[in-house]
Amino acid sequence: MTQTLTLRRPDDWHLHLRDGAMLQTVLPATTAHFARAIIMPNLVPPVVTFADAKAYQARILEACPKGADFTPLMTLYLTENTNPDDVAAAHASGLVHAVKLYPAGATTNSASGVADFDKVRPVLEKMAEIGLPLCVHGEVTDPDIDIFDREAVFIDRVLDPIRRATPGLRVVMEHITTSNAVDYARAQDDTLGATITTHHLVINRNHILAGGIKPHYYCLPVAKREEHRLALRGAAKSGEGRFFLGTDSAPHTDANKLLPCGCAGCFTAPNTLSILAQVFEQENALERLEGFTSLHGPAFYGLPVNETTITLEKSGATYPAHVQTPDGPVTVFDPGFDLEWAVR
Ligand SMILES: NC(=O)N[C@@H](CC(=O)O)C(=O)O
Ligand SMILES: [Zn+2]
Ligand SMILES: [Zn+2]
Repeated sequence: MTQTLTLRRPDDWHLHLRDGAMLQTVLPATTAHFARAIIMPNLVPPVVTFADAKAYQARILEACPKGADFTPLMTLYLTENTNPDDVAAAHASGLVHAVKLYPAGATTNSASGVADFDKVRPVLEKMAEIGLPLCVHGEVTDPDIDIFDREAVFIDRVLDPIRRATPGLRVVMEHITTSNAVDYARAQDDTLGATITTHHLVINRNHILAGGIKPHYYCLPVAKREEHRLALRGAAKSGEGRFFLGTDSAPHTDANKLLPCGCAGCFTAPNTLSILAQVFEQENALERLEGFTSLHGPAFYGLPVNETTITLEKSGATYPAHVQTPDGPVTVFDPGFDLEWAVR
């Protein structure tokens, strides 16, 4: 008999949907499996104000496939000019569920991010007061810091000081990639959560660089040494509520990935659940998958868990190598092994 696995319907706590034709193309891969997603605001121009978020939400809902039951959880892109009252109004409306901090220059479309952290102090204080989480891209941008150390240095130099200066601020360390981040998260109270991506559970830096450069494995934060990948697997399968899934599915056209200076991002939405089931099975922790994909995130964000379910069966899974956009193909993340678990 085919083995099956039924989970409460998952949510994705870190997702890039982009806009326009790309949004139309990639959204169905998420709505097929996920009930909700935290929608990253790094469009060009970014989603900064409550009004921007309302307009972007409307475009996402418009692009949803017919019959899809999907709720985009909107976020605001924190800038040095963000108005605390606008943030509070966005939160009170129920439409905006987090504010995203990009250190200026840290990643794709982060030019409008924060350089001077003192300038955003009033916003962070307002967020602590109203209980609105801050999602953090945790890498320093100092050119003197080695790219493989940027997350660990950020924790010491930026994240911990912000949290100490703003008691009660709820923070999500996004897409953690190091044992340093796992250890830091474990040492904190329940105001701190951390998302883990699918791809960082699968690849280490050798996958990007050994035997030829693999642009489709290049993302930020960049994958680290094997010991860090194993620490992330340990965290994801631990059952600890502070760790939950944020795929960071980040589509870019192949034309933009395969350049002398290619974009960062892995497109994992189509096969994430198949990969995760396999990873958790490899770890003898299939019974912990539901916590990671469907329970811990809602608890952190103060939202109810989904009442519907999805079923995976171990019958072999297929997925397209690319999805087609008017601007050319977008390559789907290749985990490097055949996928056994298919979403029914
Ligand atoms: N993760 C990535 O490599 N890229 C993301 C940005 C981000 O999440 O840092 C993107 O928007 O493409
Ligand atoms: Zn990021
Ligand atoms: Zn991201």
